[in-house]
Amino acid sequence: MKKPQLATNLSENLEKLNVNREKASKLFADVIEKAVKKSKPDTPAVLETDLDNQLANQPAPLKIAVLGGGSFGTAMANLSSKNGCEVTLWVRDKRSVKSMQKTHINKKYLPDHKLDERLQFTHDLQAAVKGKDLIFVAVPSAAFRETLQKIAPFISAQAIVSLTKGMEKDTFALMSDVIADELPNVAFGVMSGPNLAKEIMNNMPSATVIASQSAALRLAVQTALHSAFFRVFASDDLIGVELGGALKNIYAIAMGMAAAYDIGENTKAMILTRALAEMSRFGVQAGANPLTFLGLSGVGDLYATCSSTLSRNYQIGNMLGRGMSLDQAIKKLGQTAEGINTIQQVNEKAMKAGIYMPITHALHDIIYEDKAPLGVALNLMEAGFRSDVEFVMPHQVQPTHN
Ligand SMILES: NC(=O)C1=CN([C@@H]2O[C@H](COP(=O)(O)OP(=O)(O)OC[C@H]3O[C@@H](n4cnc5c(N)ncnc54)[C@H](OP(=O)(O)O)[C@@H]3O)[C@@H](O)[C@H]2O)C=CC1
Ligand SMILES: O=C(CO)COP(=O)(O)O
Repeated sequence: MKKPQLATNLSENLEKLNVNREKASKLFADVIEKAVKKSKPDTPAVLETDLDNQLANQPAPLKIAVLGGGSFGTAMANLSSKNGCEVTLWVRDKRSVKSMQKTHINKKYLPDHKLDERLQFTHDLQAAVKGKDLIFVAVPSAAFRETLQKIAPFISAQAIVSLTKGMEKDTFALMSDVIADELPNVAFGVMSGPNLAKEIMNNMPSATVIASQSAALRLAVQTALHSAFFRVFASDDLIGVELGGALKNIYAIAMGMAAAYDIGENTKAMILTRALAEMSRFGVQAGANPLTFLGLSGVGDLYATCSSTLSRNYQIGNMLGRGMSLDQAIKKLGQTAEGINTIQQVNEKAMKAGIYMPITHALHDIIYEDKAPLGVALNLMEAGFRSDVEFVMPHQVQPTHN
């Protein structure tokens, strides 16, 4: 069928817009970079005046270790090094370390980016963490506990910040629980937000949240990372911020899968919003403040991860939606997709605790019980009457029409 002229023009314009969008964002990033370089040649690009004052009073640059040389650990190490901190990136693979020392490029995870010249690399954990002020841990959740156990003998006054967005397999522990278990006397925090590593490496303006009970730790992380490209907001709701980052991966898989069926914008909006309802419902049961889910680490990260093909969780969902098996999709991805484990953990926990999580249960049925996606989606649509935002109007079971 011939498309009407108006629709053709519109779709052509949209295509052009999409092609130009990436160029435009890069242009925006370049403009900011030039402005920052012009105004402050050798100082960290910090926007907030009070933070500027803090930095001026800082006797020496912060000493930082970043553990984990994947895309996110590398991006954060690079950012803090560009911000004037003394940063060492710990990578487990000796050969990768040698190559990074020589080229300042992380060939495996971020091959298109030259890293800050001042950034140091090591595969020696003790050398990485000893005498540092802050340790950012950016290894996958499956390696988190073993990494902390290895650094425990070298920890004295360092503070630990988890960048990992997952849950420990079988124990349902969040990374903050693992830190409290393994390093009980250490100040800690979690950082989470809409932070696709490749966009950050391209200097596309982004923001995140540092959550900690320690005000000094929150300020240290803001000082280390806050820049003209990257705003760091603060929170003291550790559980809410951490759960936002972990749970949204489930829904990014669901959205990636749904996208394989060419869903419309109404459907995307419904999935996203009902996902947020599930996340906040689960969060409140775990002790989080429901309002935290309206922040960057909640709806912000949910939106970024559910909309971007850069998200590895979205990619896994999309491959599954296109008919690949889970094993094939994991192999093809070759990077971390925390959501695969998180679905299992949250599904089990929600069943045990009686928390209503229909999207998570549906996804679990498709991925782990081999149920047909369309049948499962239809069942979801036929669920009974519920209230929209249950914190506004609590859900009550209504009589259903037969
Ligand atoms: N990428 C992103 O945009 C963001 C990621 N995150 C979170 O950060 C965490 C890490 O993700 P990301 O950097 O993307 O992951 P990647 O898949 O890019 O890299 C994983 C890194 O962890 C290393 N690693 C794997 N297993 C171990 C182990 N047992 N001991 C030590 N190192 C290990 C890998 O080493 P090797 O190459 O040798 O296997 C690799 O350097 C995840 O929880 C993710 O959710 C958070 C925000 C954004
Ligand atoms: O957490 C992320 C963005 O905020 C990255 O998501 P993925 O792990 O799905 O790539």
